[in-house]
Amino acid sequence: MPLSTCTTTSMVIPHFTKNPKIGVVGKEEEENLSNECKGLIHSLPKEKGWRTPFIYLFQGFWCQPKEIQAIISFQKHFQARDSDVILATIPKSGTTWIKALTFAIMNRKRFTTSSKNHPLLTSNPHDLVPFFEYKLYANNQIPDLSNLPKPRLFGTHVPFASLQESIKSSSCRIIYVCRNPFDTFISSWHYINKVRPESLPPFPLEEAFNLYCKGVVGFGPFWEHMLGYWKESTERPEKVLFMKYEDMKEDTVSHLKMLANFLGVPFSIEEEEEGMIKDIAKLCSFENLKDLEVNKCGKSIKNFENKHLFRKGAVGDWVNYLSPSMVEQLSKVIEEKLGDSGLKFNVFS
Ligand SMILES: Nc1ncnc2c1ncn2[C@@H]1O[C@H](COP(=O)(O)OS(=O)(=O)O)[C@@H](OP(=O)(O)O)[C@H]1O
Repeated sequence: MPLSTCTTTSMVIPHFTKNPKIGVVGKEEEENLSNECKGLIHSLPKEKGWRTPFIYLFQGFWCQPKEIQAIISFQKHFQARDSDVILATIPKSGTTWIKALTFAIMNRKRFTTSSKNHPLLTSNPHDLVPFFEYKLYANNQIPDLSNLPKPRLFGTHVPFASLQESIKSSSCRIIYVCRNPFDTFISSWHYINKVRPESLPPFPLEEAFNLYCKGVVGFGPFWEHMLGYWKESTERPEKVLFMKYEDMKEDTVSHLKMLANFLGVPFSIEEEEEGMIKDIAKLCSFENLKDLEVNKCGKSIKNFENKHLFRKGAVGDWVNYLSPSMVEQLSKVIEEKLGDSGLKFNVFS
């Protein structure tokens, strides 16, 4: 589709209403929720949401009502297979990228990087590697995943502790991508302001920052999300591969090799000599994906435009937004929560 025909999609504007029992709630928040889920949500601790009126503390992490319903369904119905691959992240830490890279590695025999038919040229990575909570189990669906070809690739933002039990007990593999909290915060803040309903004013940076430092962000606290997968990757390195966005940016080729080895499909010497690893890195690069028509105009997740998934794709952009006192505050949180874990970040480009 030529750029000029790319239509602007309208935002869904929620209706806010006064409910005597629970205060101001967005009607949109409760649409399509089962009575059981509504009851549960009303019993959970809540805080101001970044995009929706409230965000709720469910199984120790913060999320929105629709996500909670989908996650409960995922926990009830999903059955992992040993050959499955699960791509896990907290939002805005490299999800789209790791989905593209893993899809390209796993399907490199079917689709060469030079193929005009490569699915990454016409589909957003979120369509090729579906989320449990936004796609497969969203909107009261219980999908039949039994006929999907092996290996099945799935994505999730759900913390390790809340993954469906068979994911933890089977031999399926998990890849976790972690991004430094400074850039993840800035990326989340920009994104939320792009997708917030037009009826709401922009979300002030300071307000978002204070919530983030308290752990109140989708699927957060961020430190608990990271620690859950970090701990598992140190105890079971054959089960969980822990990768860092900044390191992947610095040396994508080495990380592609690491990924392929972990997935049990190492690159051969011939593939390396042919330049295949570099070609995959290029195909999945921010610069390449961002300019594809599907990523400029499409929508992969209901109500969210793909173009907002591609902003700067850089390390260290936070320096343009955070004041010295904010840097001090977030550094303290990171030190306090992650200091003993051995998990460290490279925060500058
Ligand atoms: N291919 C590729 N390479 C490197 N970086 C990339 C890529 N694709 C997306 N991005 C950047 O990742 C940020 C979006 O994060 P996620 O993909 O995790 O978003 S989401 O959770 O799936 O909504 C967002 O980061 P910021 O630019 O800092 O906002 C994107 O620009």
